[in-house]
Amino acid sequence: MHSLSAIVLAGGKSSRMGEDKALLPVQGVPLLKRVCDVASSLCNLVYIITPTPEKYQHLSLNNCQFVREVPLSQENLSTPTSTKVTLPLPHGPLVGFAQGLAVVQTDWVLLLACDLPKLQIEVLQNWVEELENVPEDAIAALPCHDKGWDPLCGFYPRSCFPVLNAFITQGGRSFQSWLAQHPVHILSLPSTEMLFNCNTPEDLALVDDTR
Ligand SMILES: Nc1nc2c(ncn2[C@@H]2O[C@H](COP(=O)(O)OP(=O)(O)OP(=O)(O)O)[C@@H](O)[C@H]2O)c(=O)[nH]1
Ligand SMILES: [Mg+2]
Repeated sequence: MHSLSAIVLAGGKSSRMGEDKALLPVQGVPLLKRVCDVASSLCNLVYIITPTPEKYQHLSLNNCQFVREVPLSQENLSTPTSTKVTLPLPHGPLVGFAQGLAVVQTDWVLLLACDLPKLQIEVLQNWVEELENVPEDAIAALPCHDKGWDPLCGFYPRSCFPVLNAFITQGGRSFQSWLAQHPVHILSLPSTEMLFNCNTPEDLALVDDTR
């Protein structure tokens, strides 16, 4: 059995939602806490990657450790050395993930967005078992939907860090572009419902009947 930890991303702009969605309650429980509770039922350790841990410290989160996301410095960017550049936050989920993966100690990591209110523990558990069958050269094991891979609800081996870091250093910021360059193992998805993510107030109203 592989060792497994989780990374939960909580660092976007929530621009479509208009306020920090990580803190918005669904059926009384803030989205970030819902996702972290699911992750901690599967993994001993959950890393929350965010530039602002202080915003979430009041949520009673079990088995969770905050990793403060930092701006990308010049060394990590493919810019001429004469140009002084620091990429400001947020720099997107791929870079957030890479900063989290840098501290992971387990063979595999479950990566989750913070805006997934319909995660199903049984499906995730089946996927964990499926990791035994993933070919060694795969950089990820992910569900697929009609628009491509869902990179923010799936698994990555810690060994993908060097290729991820190289992609980012060359200026890559897109999960889909990175995934397209390497073998990815497909995870079977009984229903796309569990990939539903809350991006807008209308999405939130669909999953929270108190609104
Ligand atoms: N740590 C980290 N997480 C991010 C970053 N950008 C997006 N995320 C997370 O990635 C997940 C999916 O992002 P989106 O659903 O697009 O959320 P968003 O970027 O906050 O929202 P929009 O501004 O409306 O696109 C969410 O869990 C976000 O918190 C980032 O720069 N750093
Ligand atoms: Mg989303």
